[in-house]
Amino acid sequence: MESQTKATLQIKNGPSFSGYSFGASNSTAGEAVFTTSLVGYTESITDPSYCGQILVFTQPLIGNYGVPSSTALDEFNLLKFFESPHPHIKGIVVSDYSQQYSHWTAIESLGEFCKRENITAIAGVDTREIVQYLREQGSSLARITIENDTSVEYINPMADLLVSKVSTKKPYFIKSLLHEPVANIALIDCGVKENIVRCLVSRGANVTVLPYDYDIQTIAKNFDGIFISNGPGDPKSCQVTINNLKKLLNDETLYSLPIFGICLGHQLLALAAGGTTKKMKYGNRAHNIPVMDLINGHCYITSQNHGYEVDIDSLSDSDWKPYFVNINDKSNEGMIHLTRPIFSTQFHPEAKGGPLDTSVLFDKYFNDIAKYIANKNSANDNSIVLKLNANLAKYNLIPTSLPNQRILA
Ligand SMILES: NC(=O)CC[C@H](N)C(=O)O
Repeated sequence: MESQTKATLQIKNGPSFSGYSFGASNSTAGEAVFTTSLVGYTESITDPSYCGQILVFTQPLIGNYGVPSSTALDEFNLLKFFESPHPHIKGIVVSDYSQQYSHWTAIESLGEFCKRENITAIAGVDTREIVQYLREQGSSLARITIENDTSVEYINPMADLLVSKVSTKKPYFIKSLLHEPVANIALIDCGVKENIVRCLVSRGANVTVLPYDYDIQTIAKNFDGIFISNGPGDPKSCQVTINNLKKLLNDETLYSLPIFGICLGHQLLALAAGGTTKKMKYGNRAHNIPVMDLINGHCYITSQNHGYEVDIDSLSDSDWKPYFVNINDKSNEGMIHLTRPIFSTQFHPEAKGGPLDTSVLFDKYFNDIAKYIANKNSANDNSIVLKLNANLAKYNLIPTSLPNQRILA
């Protein structure tokens, strides 16, 4: 047993919680938010959308399955276990940290990982009380101080353009394993999770990942689909991307180009379409959030991590309609264009962690793409669709009827 270093979680204008440090030796500050996910701490900690935040886990025991290799790659050369090469999160807060770990993928403890990656981590605090406070007061600024170091100031990370910290600096290319890829997709990287890229290449697309401020509208015609990723911060701070998306949406020559956005991507698309977004009281971060598809009434359990929401009423006089709604708090969970192949979701169909109930939305996107390519080639020939289906079969991704569908009246 290592000797314990004192750590304190202090909420600005709020209570303090004393515990011990099991991560980096420096104090830290950020926005305190909580997740009720039971598993998937590695995925959450490496999700770039948590940039600038201190994450409180309500699951009381964290660390018991260790941390896998951050460099292990899959067949697409994507990270096998991590959602980005390095965490951008400011700190983590857990009740009971398990130094002992056991899992076939684990190579180190969570504490060793946090020390190596310079993530401040506190344990031994009553996370139930912290979360009760955050639910009542809303997400708050906080800091974790180590020993008696109170030099670190509270900072509001949401005031920054966090996307610029996590987006790729240069375009890069992820190649499909297929000899003849089914599509070429341009992905606007606002802090993309690795599994989103995997969901695209594993369906047979080549993916070109572009920086968040790339003039997408100037090259969009060279692609068969545009994807807008998740990412950290206030969507309104990402004005450059919103302006580029406006130009993309308003270009008549691109009216039939499929577009799909997830989480921040959904919010940016809504802003580009003329809608508004707002900050939620404490957001939704969990792996079991029910949403309803407003087109067919089906209910799905989804993975979520967001603190802002689209005000869907702001788009009521437009060509967009709500696609999904949150069954718990009635917040908007997606939108779809009335006539064009464009849709977006607030939740995460790629999961990692969380359920795969809505992964079928990637198949919907690929079907939109297949139709677009077939039209573009002005062919009656449906070889693209056949190729796509063959590829889905290869990866066992044929959309079947979804499991456990609950039809609401
Ligand atoms: N996961 C995300 O893309 C988060 C989007 C945005 N930063 C929010 O908190 O609402």
